[in-house]
Amino acid sequence: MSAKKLHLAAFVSAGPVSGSHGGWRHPQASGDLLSASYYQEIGRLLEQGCFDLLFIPDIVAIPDTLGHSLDSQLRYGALGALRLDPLVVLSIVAAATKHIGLGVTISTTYTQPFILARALATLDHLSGGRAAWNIVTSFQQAEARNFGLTDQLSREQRYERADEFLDVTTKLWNSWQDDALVRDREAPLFADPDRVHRIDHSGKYFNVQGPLNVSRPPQGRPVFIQAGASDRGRDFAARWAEIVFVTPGLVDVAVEFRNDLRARAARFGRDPDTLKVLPGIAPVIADTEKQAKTLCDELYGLADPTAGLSTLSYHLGVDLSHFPQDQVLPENLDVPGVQGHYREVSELTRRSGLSLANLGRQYGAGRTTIGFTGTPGSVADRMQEWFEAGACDGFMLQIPYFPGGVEDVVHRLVPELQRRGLFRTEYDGPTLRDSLGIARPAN
Ligand SMILES: Cc1cc2nc3c(=O)[nH]c(=O)nc-3n(C[C@H](O)[C@H](O)[C@H](O)COP(=O)(O)O)c2cc1C
Repeated sequence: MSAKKLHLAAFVSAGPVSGSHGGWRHPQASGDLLSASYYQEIGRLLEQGCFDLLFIPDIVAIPDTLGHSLDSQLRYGALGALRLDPLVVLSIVAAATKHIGLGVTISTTYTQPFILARALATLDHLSGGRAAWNIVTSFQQAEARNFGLTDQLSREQRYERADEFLDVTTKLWNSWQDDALVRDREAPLFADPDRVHRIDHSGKYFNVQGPLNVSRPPQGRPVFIQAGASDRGRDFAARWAEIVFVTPGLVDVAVEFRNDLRARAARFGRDPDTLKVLPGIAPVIADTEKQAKTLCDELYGLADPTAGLSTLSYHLGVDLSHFPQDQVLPENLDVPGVQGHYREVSELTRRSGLSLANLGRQYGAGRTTIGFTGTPGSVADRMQEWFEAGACDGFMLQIPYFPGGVEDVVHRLVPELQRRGLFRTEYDGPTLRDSLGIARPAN
């Protein structure tokens, strides 16, 4: 029995693909992803399984990196083919749930601090302290072109802007003292003007007077999520993030990443335990190893190689249609996109010698982290192994199809983790910070 418990997040795309590009074509993928009840049902199920967080990724363009065309994303229902606005989706999930954390992705590059601070303070209030923000800086040319730019900001500029963005939003969330909203009918005193302050921020990217027009949220501010992989990105995560997503592929790579991040957090004067590292895994679960393998093969067959290659192209920011499809992914590519994903597929290529076309299928099928296919017992064994090796504080589960895949996780895998004392059997308190065991920041 382990005293420390795992944290579990579910990666739920508000679009066709979460864990596998074949998922939306699977017979057990029922429900209409354009309906409110679809997301509410997923939220309720995950809450039955005591999940810490339902997380929705986001991008603000349909990717066109592969062959400078939208065709591969749209035709095959790839990762970026359709994305509902995650803030709207999570608001309707909030109304149908009571405990689960609500993780929304919003880019610091394409919005303004005031708009974001207000929206997330609203979500935190209305959900009773369950809002989390996945802070992304965006890495696609197509996104820049939707916001009046011909080219993206450089990575350095994106992170510099993000640092200032976080500084401004934090000031806005602190612009109301905790006791500023009095609501005394007799006095009358709705809000105490002496306890609400302008921020008068003047910086390189933003000038914001403040205060925010929403009182301080229940969690003080939303929980910060980040997935920086570059050196600059890791420093950003170590400074700000409370949850870090990563896709390391192998356990020893995950251990190294977590140790590095914890050391960086300590250098920023933080207690490393306030930073929870959650590697992404794509569990495929069935009653027997053979059935799980069959299910995996089915998903593999449903994932079109072009769809996976299209998504890999946009993740790397490299048009992979220029390379021979029957040969391996070239080494030492200059990758303007997600370096972590490049490391992940480079490892896989070295390990298995897959041709680019097969890598596309594998990437699309969501099977780059191996060992999480099997019975609830064998998948739990592997999760326990990673956890006890110091590779993670929990996992982000990329479930292959909805809602059937969530049912497998909630009704089979979670009870197995609970039986081993590795996962909670009830929520620790009303807010996401309670679930994570992270204190509410002082004002
Ligand atoms: C699991 C995971 C989920 C991510 N989700 C998003 C997302 O929803 N939207 C987005 O723009 N970027 C997303 N990213 C990309 C990261 O935010 C980040 O930009 C990327 O890892 C590159 O980091 P770097 O600039 O430090 O190399 C995700 C990355 C990972 C590993």
